Amino acid sequence: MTSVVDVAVDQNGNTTRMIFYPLVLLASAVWMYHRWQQQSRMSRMGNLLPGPTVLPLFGNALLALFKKPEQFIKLGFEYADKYGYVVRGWLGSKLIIFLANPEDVEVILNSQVHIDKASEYRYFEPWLGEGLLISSGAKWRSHRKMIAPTFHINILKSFVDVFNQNSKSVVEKMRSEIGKTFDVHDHMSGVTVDILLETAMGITKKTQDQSSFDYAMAVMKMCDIIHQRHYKFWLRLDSIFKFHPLHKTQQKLLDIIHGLTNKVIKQKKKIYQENKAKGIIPPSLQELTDGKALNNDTVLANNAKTLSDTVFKGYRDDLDFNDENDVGEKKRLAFLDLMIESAQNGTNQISDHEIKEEVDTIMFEGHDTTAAGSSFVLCMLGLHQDVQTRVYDELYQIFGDSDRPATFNDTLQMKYLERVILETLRMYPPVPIIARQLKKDAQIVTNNYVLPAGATIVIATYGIHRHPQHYKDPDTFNPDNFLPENMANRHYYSYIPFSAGPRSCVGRKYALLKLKILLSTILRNYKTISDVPEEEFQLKGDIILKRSDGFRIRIEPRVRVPSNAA
Ligand code: HEM
Repeated sequence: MTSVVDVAVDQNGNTTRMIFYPLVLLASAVWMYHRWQQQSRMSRMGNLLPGPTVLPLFGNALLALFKKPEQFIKLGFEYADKYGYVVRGWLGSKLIIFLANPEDVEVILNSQVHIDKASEYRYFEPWLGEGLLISSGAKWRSHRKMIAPTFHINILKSFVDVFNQNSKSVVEKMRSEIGKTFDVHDHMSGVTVDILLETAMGITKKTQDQSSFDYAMAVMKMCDIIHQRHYKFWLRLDSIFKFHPLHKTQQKLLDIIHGLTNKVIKQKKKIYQENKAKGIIPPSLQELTDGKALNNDTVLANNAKTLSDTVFKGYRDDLDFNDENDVGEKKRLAFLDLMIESAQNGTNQISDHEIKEEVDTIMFEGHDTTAAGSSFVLCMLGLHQDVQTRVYDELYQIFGDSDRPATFNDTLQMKYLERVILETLRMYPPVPIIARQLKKDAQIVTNNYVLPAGATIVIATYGIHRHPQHYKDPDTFNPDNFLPENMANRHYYSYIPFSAGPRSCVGRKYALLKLKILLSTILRNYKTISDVPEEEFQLKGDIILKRSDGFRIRIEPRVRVPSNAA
């Protein structure tokens, strides 16, 4: 007969078996998985690199858990101090290698092989499809070849009027902020989208309607959703994101964005065909860039180079080769017009769908980056009044007290402002990291380490730009860092705000020209003052570097006299 005690023992035994054995099984599975990970090729090679202790299953993922974007930058510097400028981390079985040594970075960025983007870029896919930013292989190569010439300096010069008109209009909008503390990023974001609508899609102020306003808003909100997917861990998983309210919002925003891009492409194609039937054919890209369609207005000498041309000459990319026939200003065509034209005249094989992807890509890349860059410049000048005075004096020398718009030639004279822009992009690079996926092993310079195929490489631009070996006092704002004598012995890859090599930013020259016109127009009209010291900037290091505390400044109307006369 079974006693009460026997039953209790039996039940306990059952419970133990039910809990204990599955636990042992789970632990063994985790251990075997860990051993398998350890022995795999990537693991063996990855674990030869310095980095924090690895936990079974999680790797180093727990170190990033519940960290806010603003904490990542600090963490990065702590690890660089502890492990040096090559640090590995494991996100589960995913190997991530952080590089902050210019020689190592050059190996990756200057290569024609390591050009594939990391899987994190996939959040852009529903919006940008296979546009230039995320595509790879043959598609990327042929589109890059087609798009780089549309950023030829001659095309950019034709945008000077658009930059001026929109800069003037943001100056007017900012008038209502006089005497207040406000977030200047809101204004910079708005004006950047307006300029892009015109230069990328040919939607002028006159032709702007409700749909272009909705589009501008949707572009800004989409950027925000993508940011959130990067730093909110759970939203990274498509299976969770699909059920999140943000997914629905994203769908609506994409309908607006793609709706307008499709509509404009259709209209432009129709107009092109109607014009063609009437014998009106716009100048081809070739004609625009080689000077055949010249209006004969401002003819510039080939040696009219800017400081940036010198700064970036170390990694000459297709943008430099494009400009060899620099001849002058001419008829304005938006990037979209140029793409339609070259598709229609048979120069390039590109479908309407692909054109849409590229226009959307330019709208994204050209918007958030320059909005952040210009906002940081205005904050830094607000903090460094002596530097702002020098910038203003330079502008006064060029423009006196006149209100005339800037010409392309004027921008060549803005040498100190250019140094200020470059220095700001050094300290606050709008794209603080770049990520690549290695398809083949890569040997770097540091300790001749071999980085295994399959690893994700994160290039820590922010860290490189604050490397004491390359910048004497890296945390001090000093535009003289870009004086020729101070640049002479610096490694080219120690300054990469626009990335470098074959996948460098195609919009670099566009961005610098636009920044000069926009910022000079604002500074000719206002003095900026910033009350928040740099130590209190709350940096948010996700895709685009921003301040989570807002880019708060005050402005005062400018009395147009040089500083020594004030
Ligand atoms: C201050 C402003 C800007 C900065 C700091 C910047 C920075 C960058 C960086 C770092 C990359 C490489 C990204 C990567 O490899 O993940 C990039 C790529 C790109 N940028 Fe910019 N950018 C700026 C403005 C612009 C503008 C104004 C445009 C267009 C109007 C533009 C268009 C592009 C495109 C299309 C790519 C992809 C190029 C390729 O992969 O071949 N960018 N940019």
